[in-house]
Parts: sequence; structure tokens; C-alpha cells
Amino acid sequence: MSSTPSADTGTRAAALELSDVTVRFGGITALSEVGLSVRPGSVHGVIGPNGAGKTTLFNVACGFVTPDTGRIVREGRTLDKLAPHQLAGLSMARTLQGLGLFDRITVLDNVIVGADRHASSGFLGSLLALPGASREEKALRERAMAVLADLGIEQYAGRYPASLPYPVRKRIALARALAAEPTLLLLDEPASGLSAAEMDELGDLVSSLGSRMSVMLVEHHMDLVMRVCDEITVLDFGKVIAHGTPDEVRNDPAVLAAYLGDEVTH
Ligand SMILES: Nc1ncnc2c1ncn2[C@@H]1O[C@H](COP(=O)(O)OP(=O)(O)OP(=O)(O)O)[C@@H](O)[C@H]1O
Repeated sequence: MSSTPSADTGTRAAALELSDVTVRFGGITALSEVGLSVRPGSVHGVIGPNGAGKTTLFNVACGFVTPDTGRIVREGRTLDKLAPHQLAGLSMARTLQGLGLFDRITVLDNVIVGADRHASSGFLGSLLALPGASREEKALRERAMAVLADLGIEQYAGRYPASLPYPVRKRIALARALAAEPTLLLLDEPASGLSAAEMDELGDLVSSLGSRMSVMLVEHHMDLVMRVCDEITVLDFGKVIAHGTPDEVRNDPAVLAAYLGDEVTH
């Protein structure tokens, strides 16, 4: 990865900053000159009606999509290009809507995949293949178990993901991301498929994560976003139409207009 220091703003660098990001898919402009800055130690929400560009923005932040134009700056360093395998090296981790768990290995081993920052080097593969526990493997297992315990799902460590309820599987995916010890966590629709009670628990969890790291939360569920986010960026038709605190965004006429006919809660 090539990177260059960005201009010193004199303040603590953003955990993640996207500037003037434009993404086109053929004739469709999914994002148009979008800017967003995730302040260190904050929970930053991204919302918008269907087709607004949320997923595309998330994919740019994860390196899945390279913008046609624009800059990605991580803690003061401008990244020419961001690839998914570079996330761990940048102390970033993400969860996806599709979870992406490995069903043929245990929950614990799934989380070890996250704990092993050197997975792309094949280090993890050799560890999992070895019957005897090396010092490194022991440390990885301990770290993975600690994260599972932190999320209240350590009892599932020896189980296989496919046999477990969806909300538990979502926590496993989160545990895998957290096991990489990120300082920036990117969450894509973490509340989808959860009951109201489970969503409440998730809200508490995201709030507590926000006190330990920076979080970018892309989410449909307005109640959750309003409850846990310090700042919110609102997209519509690929453009930023509002940005501010939950109260500012909630009362913004442009946001109300964008959601007209949709379920906005006050
Ligand atoms: N791979 C792609 N190819 C072509 N068009 C795409 C692609 N991905 C997204 N788009 C288009 O870009 C626009 C933004 O899509 P995106 O999925 O980012 O929005 P979204 O806010 O996540 O929508 P939703 O809430 O419905 O998931 C939409 O018009 C979508 O049809």
C-alpha cells in the first residue's frame, strides 16, 4: 500500500476520512462527491433511504470498492488505494450483512481467524492444521475466548456456526471483527434480522464499543442510529444531504423530505 501523510490540521486526525468520493457503476452515480469524517472515539452513523448509497459508502470504507475520484484518509495518512486484506494492518475491522462465517470450523476457530492479523500470510492455516498448541496459537485462542466472553457467547465456542440462531451468529461475526483489536470498527446493518429486544442489546453493545474505539455504523433502523450515534451523515441519491448530531439530523427538513413516506421516527 502506498500512503502519504496528509496535511496537519493541528487536531487529532480522523479515524477515517472520505473526501470528494465519487463512485459510478456504468451510468449510475452511486456516490457523488461524498465527504465524511469519523472522529476518533465516536460512533458515526450513515443513514439514507433505499438506494441512497450507504452500501457503496461502506464498501469504499472497507476497500471493496475503489472510488472513481476522491480520497481516503486513515489517521492522517492518505491511502492511494485500500484493499480488504489491508484492513487489519490499518487496525480496522468490519462486519458484513452476509456475516461470512466459516461453517466447517468451530465458533472459536472463526474468531481466531479474526484474532490472527497475519491470516493473509497463511500463518493461520498452518496453526489450525497443527494438533499441538504453539505459544502463538495459545495466545490467539486466549484472545478469541476473551472476546467471546466479552460478548456473552463463550458457551458456543466449541459449536459450529450453522447450528446456532441468527442473533448468535451475528455476535460471532462481531467477535471475529473485535478479535483483530481494531481501533476503527465498520458495521454494516448490524441490526438487520434482530428482534426489538435484541436490537436494544445491540444498541448497548455499540455504545460500549464506542467508548473503546471509533465506530462507523451503516444502518436502516433509525431508532438505533439515533440512540447510539454521536454524529450522523445522511445520504440521498448518492449525496450527503445532512450531517450532525442525532437531534440536528432528526429535525433537518432535507432529511424529513428524503424520508417522506418512509418510516422516520421522532
Ligand atoms: N454493483 C452495482 N452495479 C450497478 N449499480 C449499483 C451497484 N451497486 C449499487 N448500485 C446502485 O447504486 C445506487 C446506490 O446503491 P447502494 O446499494 O449503495 O444504496 P443503499 O443506500 O445501500 O441501498 P439499500 O438501502 O436499498 O441497501 C443504487 O442506485 C444502486 O442501484
